[in-house]
Amino acid sequence: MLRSGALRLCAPGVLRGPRRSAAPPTRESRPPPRSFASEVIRVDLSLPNPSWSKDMRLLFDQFMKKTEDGSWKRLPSYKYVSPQRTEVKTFFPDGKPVKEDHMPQAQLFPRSLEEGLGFEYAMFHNHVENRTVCIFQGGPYLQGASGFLHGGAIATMMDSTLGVCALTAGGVAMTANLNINFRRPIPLCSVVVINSQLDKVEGRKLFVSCNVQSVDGKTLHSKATSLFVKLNPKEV
Ligand SMILES: CCCCCCCCCCCCCC(=O)SCCNC(=O)CCNC(=O)[C@H](O)C(C)(C)COP(=O)(O)OP(=O)(O)OC[C@H]1O[C@@H](n2cnc3c(N)ncnc32)[C@H](O)[C@@H]1OP(=O)(O)O
Repeated sequence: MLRSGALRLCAPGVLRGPRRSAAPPTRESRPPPRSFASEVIRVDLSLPNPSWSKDMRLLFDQFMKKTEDGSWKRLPSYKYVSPQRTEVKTFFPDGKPVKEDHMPQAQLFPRSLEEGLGFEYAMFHNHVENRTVCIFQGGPYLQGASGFLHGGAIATMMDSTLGVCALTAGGVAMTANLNINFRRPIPLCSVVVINSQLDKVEGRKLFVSCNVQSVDGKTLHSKATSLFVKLNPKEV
């Protein structure tokens, strides 16, 4: 359950009552895939929820508009919930699950915290430009220096965005190297935009880079370059 403190902090106004504007897309339950028991519910966590701030929703809507001509795609992020187990499954853009988890409790790290308290994000990918954009709202459980996001939390989202960018272009790969420059701190519960791109491919090596900017684009919070190495098909 979402704690009201987190909700108030990240999405001021939400507690004052329900929104009356035209209904934006929201997280919804969908029928499970055939291989799951009928009581299992599938939730796409990359859709808006009540903890999202106005900035987060505005950005989401802007990117959803960009998906209309097919140049950008929203990348879903599913969670399966059943009476027996809770599982976050990650999908490639073609809808194929990344891999069966080794443990029933295993969860994708950025999806492991409760709604609104940790990593709230949605990713969009442009196949032509080999770019992945992540809109990210870091909740109160991600605090480092007082009032600001922890560097490890920022690194997690940079790594994840770069990872999706590399994986989408080159298939299954792992982070071999990640160099980050933290330029300006990110206030807790604010929204930032992580812009990543594939710079170069050399054999199994995928060179990617990204920057993290404020919503208005005026503040450059962080920059990173990274190397992902494609795994040998035998290891995948
Ligand atoms: C798509 C959308 C949905 C999907 C969502 C998914 C989830 C979201 C994404 C989540 C994302 C989260 C992702 C995570 O968090 S992944 C978790 C963090 N990463 C790891 O744990 C990786 C650990 N390392 C390894 O497993 C191996 O070292 C790897 C696999 C990386 C390479 O070992 P492998 O034995 O296979 O390769 P190799 O040693 O023959 O080297 C091959 C080439 O690479 C060059 N090299 C190697 N290392 C480095 C280095 N550090 N700097 C510079 N260069 C380096 C090397 O010189 C050589 O180059 P060349 O001599 O050929 O020129």
